[in-house]
Amino acid sequence: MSNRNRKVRVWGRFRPTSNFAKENIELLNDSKSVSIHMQRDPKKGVVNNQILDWAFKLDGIFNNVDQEVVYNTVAADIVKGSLGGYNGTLMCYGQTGAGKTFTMTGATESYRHRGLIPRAISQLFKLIEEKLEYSFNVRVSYLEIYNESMFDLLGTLPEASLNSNKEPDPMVVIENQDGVFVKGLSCHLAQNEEEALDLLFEGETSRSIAAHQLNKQSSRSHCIFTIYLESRSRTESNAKYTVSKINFVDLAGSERLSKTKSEGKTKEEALYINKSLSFLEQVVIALASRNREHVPFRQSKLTHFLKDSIGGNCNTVLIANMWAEKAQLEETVSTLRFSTRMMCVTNEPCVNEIYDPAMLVKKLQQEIQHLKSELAMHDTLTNRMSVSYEPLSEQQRNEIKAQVRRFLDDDLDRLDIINLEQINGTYNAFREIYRDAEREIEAKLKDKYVLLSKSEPLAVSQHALNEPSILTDSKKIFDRMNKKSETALNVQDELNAVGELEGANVSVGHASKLLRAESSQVIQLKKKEREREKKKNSKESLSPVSGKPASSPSHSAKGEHKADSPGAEKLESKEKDIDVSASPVSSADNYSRGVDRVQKPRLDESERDEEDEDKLKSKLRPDTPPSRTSAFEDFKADRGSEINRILIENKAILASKKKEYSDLANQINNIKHSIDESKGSLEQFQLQREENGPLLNEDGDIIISEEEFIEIQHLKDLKIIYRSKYDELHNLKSEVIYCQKLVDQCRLKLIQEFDNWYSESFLGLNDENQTSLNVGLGAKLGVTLPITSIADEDEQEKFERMQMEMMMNNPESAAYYNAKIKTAKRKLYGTSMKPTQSIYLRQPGTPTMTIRNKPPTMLQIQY
Ligand SMILES: Nc1ncnc2c1ncn2[C@@H]1O[C@H](COP(=O)(O)OP(=O)(O)OP(=O)(O)O)[C@@H](O)[C@H]1O
Repeated sequence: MSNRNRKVRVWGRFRPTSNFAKENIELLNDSKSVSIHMQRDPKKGVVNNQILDWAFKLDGIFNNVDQEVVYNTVAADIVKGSLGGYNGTLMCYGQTGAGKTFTMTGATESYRHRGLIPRAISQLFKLIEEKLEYSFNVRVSYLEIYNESMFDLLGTLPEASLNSNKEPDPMVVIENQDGVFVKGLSCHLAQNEEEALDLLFEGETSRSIAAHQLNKQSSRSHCIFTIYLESRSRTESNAKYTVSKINFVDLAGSERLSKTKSEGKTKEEALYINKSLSFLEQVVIALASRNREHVPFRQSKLTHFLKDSIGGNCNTVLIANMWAEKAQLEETVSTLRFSTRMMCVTNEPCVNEIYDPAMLVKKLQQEIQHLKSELAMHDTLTNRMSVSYEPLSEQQRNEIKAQVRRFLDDDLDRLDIINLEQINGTYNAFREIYRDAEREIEAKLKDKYVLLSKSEPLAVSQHALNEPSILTDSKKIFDRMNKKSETALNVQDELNAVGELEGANVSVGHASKLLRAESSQVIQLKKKEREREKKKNSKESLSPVSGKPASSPSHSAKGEHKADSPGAEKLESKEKDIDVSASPVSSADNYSRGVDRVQKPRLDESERDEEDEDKLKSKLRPDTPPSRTSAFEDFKADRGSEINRILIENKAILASKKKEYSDLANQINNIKHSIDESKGSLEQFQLQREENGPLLNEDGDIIISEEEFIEIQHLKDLKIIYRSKYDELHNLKSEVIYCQKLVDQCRLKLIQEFDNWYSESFLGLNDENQTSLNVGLGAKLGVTLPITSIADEDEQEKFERMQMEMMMNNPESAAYYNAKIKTAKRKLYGTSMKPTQSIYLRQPGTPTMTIRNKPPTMLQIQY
């Protein structure tokens, strides 16, 4: 049990009588205990279980004790506590005539015999006068509960009957967070002791009048006189104040119905009384029980009203009034039994503090003002005079935003922040600018592009194919804005995804990253292609060099798969672009299919148009076509410039790889030489030993010199390096083969494009089957040359390629292949190249064999 918990305190008080049943009632010396011996009631028969001996112990027993002693013992502390905010209840319980009213109210005609209420009033006002630092508000009410109806014993007063012309609402017991109250019960202000006593007496008067009118005996009703107290500090402007109340409860007589022998109205009254006291007893029993589940407070008006007095937050005292005559023994035992039960009830007294909202606001405002003053003083002392703690104005917010913008534009190195409001304002400005930028980016993107959802990859890829420039343009925007908002990132992700798709297409056929063009370069290439197509379409004339309209079958690399929808056409065009720029393999394949298509019968409208075009072209064709060699140079400079550029780039990469390979092979050869030398030295050491006779140790092992040992170690190291370099050479070989393959494919593509263009521009239909592939460049000479020779592979390149092929297959066969290369070189000069040499040598920038044809790299790896 906590310290706050407090049991209901119970005192017994015997009414003075000259017939005190001494033989039945024994008061023990501790002034708390009483023993009662009862004689068997012959009326209850021979067999009965009547308990005859009782022993009770209360908090105190008053017998022939003065009113003042009783008050000081049971009430004085409760009254004192009420000024501190504690509720109190004093109850008198007992049979009719036992002295309840005498104890509670006293003999009103005798000051000396005044009861608890007038004494409490007197003490209360005395204490109030002593507590000058507090202001008190005292009000009183007087309630009578008769036959489960409530009456206001002060309802007759003028202030209570202001609305007397109106039928008063029936009173009801209500309970809220502040406690239990009777709605409709008048509450009267008492400025002093006299006014409070006046109210008490007024209620007593009403009670006696009612007693005469309603019941012949005054003990038929429960009467509750309540003093309400409100306490506020005069010294502190505190929002908190305390309220308390003291209930003085004069209960109706508790005697049993049978004892009253009442009939009619009296019997009805007795039934009500018994019922309400019975409910009170049930409540007390429930509260005293540890396993209680429900306390039936609401069963009667009395118990409901006493809810916060019994088992609530109240200091409660019960005075058990008893009549110590032999005839009243049963009632005395009954009263004592109820009293001991009441002693088991526990209350939790506490201060009733109330917070006045208006006062609280006022107090907080004062506190804010006080803190502001302190802060201002602090700022003054620390020379922070310009600091303001008021919310920012619109103008100030705009100034902060402008400052943040300058900061973001690098016009300002630092932001001057001197208080919390400015910090918040700065962050808000950042947020606004951030959101503005987000909106701006989105608007620009929406204005220029169709934004697609990443969740629809097909749409994204199709759109990417239709709009390749979206990647580069969007990147520019993002770079410019230098923003990384979530939305922007999402969009950028989408664009990156587009780029990846495009990149994936581009990479088909040239997986080597060495040869892969930058995406922007690819896009630029495509742009140029498109521009050229546009220019070409706009031109009416069909210049042999500038080519033919885009609708030409020979340019429709995938003409036979031409789709119906415009989007599909674009897609097809895109694929063609990509193939041309980046995939020699697929381009060649597509090209061949395009050639097949040219040879098919032309049936549809567009093909008939193309036929007309061809007729027109044939009219414009020169009579004498230029040589393939000079035309090829023209083609490389204009129409085939992009393919030629790629070919040159590829060749440069290939040359670099070959150079790498050659250097590595030289290193390996040198290592091989070193190994041979080392082996020779070791053989010398061995010969020397054999000549001198071997030196043996005790175990019979040969002893070698330190020089020979060092030479053996050196040979081991050389072999390790040799193997490592050899592995490296092997890897490099794979790269060179791949690069060579790409150069060949690129070269083939260039030749095919050239043949196509040459045939359309200079040859008739009968000549269309003559290509550089079957007639060679310079077909008039009738020499069929290898493709590589025709296209762009000079003698030095051819030699190097053969050398590489040889070394890759078997480095040990270097000597053999060196000889083969020499023979091939001579043959090339002597036969194939001679007829075309003059043409090639005339071309500016064409290298000569004297300059570029170096002796073959020595490769004599044998180990
Ligand atoms: N301690 C006492 N000293 C002197 N007289 C007493 C004392 N107790 C009771 N009396 C007297 O006994 C009579 C009955 O007392 P009282 O009316 O107070 O009983 P009661 O219990 O209030 O009865 P009821 O229930 O009818 O109101 C009164 O005349 C009262 O003066």
